[in-house]
Amino acid sequence: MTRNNPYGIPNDAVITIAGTVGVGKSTMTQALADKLNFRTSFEKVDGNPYLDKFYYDFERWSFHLQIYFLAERFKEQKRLFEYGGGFVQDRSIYEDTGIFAKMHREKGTMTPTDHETYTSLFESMVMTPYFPHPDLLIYLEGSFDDVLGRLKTRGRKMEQETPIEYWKEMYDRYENWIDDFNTCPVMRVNINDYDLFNDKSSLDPILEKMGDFIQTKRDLVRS
Ligand SMILES: Nc1ncnc2c1ncn2[C@@H]1O[C@H](COP(=O)(O)OP(=O)(O)O)[C@@H](O)[C@H]1O
Ligand SMILES: Nc1ncnc2c1ncn2[C@H]1C[C@H](O)[C@@H](COP(=O)(O)O)O1
Repeated sequence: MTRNNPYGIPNDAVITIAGTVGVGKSTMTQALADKLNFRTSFEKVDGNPYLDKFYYDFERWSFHLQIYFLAERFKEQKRLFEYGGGFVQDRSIYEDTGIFAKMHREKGTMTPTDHETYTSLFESMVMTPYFPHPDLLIYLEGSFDDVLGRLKTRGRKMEQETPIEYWKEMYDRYENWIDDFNTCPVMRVNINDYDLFNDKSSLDPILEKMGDFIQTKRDLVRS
């Protein structure tokens, strides 16, 4: 497999960045793609027809939003496949069901019927041998206070106006979810271990570790 980077990361790799809202996924996605000369796949926030409405009425819009995100992520998956990889993806498809849909179902802001419909669609589309999983999921983690600080700095109005309990619930769910996640290899990165704004070279040790992770996994598959 050819490599066009000094980190041993194959140029057809697909790397997905996971973590709670505001932790720094989009910023990391862009920084890694710049370093690796990879394409990016961002989730649709601007122009999302449901997101804003959802934050002001979870019950009314949670199902619509999940279906919308599922369709968008599936379209992106197709694009990744058509290009033959070489992508960094902002948020994994697994978080939609493992965090968001589950949380709204359990909090009563998505009906059991809607959740069942969504889950069966998700499973028939994603959890099949025909759906390629990423080579590596990078899980960004940090303290709740740091994440909240970043959410505030970013300043999306609907997120600012959402009660802090929502973000805490999500933060705790993420911590539990990642401990059990095993659909693809996971590498945890603490947000205090790099500084994208003042020292881009702080990404280098992370990139080297990513290369080792991906190589080890591919060697295992080959043997
Ligand atoms: N490494 C970093 N150091 C300091 N601030 C960061 C860093 N990464 C992201 N941020 C800031 O945190 C906020 C949320 O980042 P973002 O990448 O949009 O998070 P996410 O995509 O996980 O929601 C933004 O204001 C961004 O500029
Ligand atoms: N599946 C989802 N359900 C509800 N809300 C979601 C889902 N995926 C993303 N979101 C929200 C959370 C944020 O407000 C924006 C963008 O996420 P971010 O973590 O900032 O990239 O969409």
